[in-house]
Amino acid sequence: MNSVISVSDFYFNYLRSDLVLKNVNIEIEKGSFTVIIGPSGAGKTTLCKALTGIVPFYSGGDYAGEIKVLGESTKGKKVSDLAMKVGLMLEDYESQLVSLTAGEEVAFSLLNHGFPPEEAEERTRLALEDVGLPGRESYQLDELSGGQRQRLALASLLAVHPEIIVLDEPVSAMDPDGGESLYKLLDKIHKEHGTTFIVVEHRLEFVLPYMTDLIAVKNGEIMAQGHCEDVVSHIYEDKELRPLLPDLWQIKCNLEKGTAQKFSLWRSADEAVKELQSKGFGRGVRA
Ligand SMILES: Nc1ncnc2c1ncn2[C@@H]1O[C@H](COP(=O)(O)OP(=O)(O)OP(=O)(O)O)[C@@H](O)[C@H]1O
Repeated sequence: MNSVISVSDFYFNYLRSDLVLKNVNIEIEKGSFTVIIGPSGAGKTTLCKALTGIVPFYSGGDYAGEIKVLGESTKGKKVSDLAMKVGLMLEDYESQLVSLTAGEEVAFSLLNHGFPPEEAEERTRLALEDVGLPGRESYQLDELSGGQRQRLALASLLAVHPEIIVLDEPVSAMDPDGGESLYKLLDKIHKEHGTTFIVVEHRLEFVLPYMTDLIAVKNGEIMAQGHCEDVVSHIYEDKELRPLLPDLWQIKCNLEKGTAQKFSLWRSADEAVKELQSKGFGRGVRA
């Protein structure tokens, strides 16, 4: 496998916490759209921070093991240098916005990374276009809606052209339309730029059409990881993780157990209905 991130025997606790990550071994495949799932408090956010060097090198705490990003250990790297390779947007993305205008916001991280002003300006223009905010350079942040500010935070990550982008619950504050449209945008970037995406998401219906890989975390341990096709039935067997799977995939696993037949990993209700009808299930069921 061509991995962009590899985590080996990683353990971590915050300054005043028990072990939050235990014996974590993960490979993130280049170009994958990897979704992290797990119950509340399982360690998903901590894992995202570990993949970007914030944990433990900025947060403090104790750790063992190693994380390599694009072949290099995160140890001894500045978080800002790592951000050139792996961008992170946390759930409280508003706290990552520091400027007065949209243009300044995107340019800020570029100038900080040492890009010359003319290049920063051009990259800012293109990144704002990419996220559907073309020409909004001079807009004050409070002239943008919540969803637009979130796209702006994403533009600041994209402008640096990192190979990997990590997003912690990027649509948690959005209505279903906003969530769907943000994930459509991520899918477009994924396809056009070949960026590797790692996303924590509770509402898997948003990522159902796009996700290629799954990582399931429970009590700080990795319970399953790999291509969706290979891990879904394993995740289904865990009673605590099962409800975190998309409804369609729970139905598929349930049917497979009940009928001893195999079904594809449906990406939409239409696909499910077509396959079920072709196998003689539920006469009269319509898509
Ligand atoms: N800064 C911190 N100091 C001490 N303990 C922390 C800190 N941040 C998180 N924790 C603890 O680490 C554990 C994992 O938290 P984390 O936020 O990574 O889980 P999560 O799976 O993202 O949860 P959620 O789905 O609720 O966001 C929890 O027990 C939490 O209380």
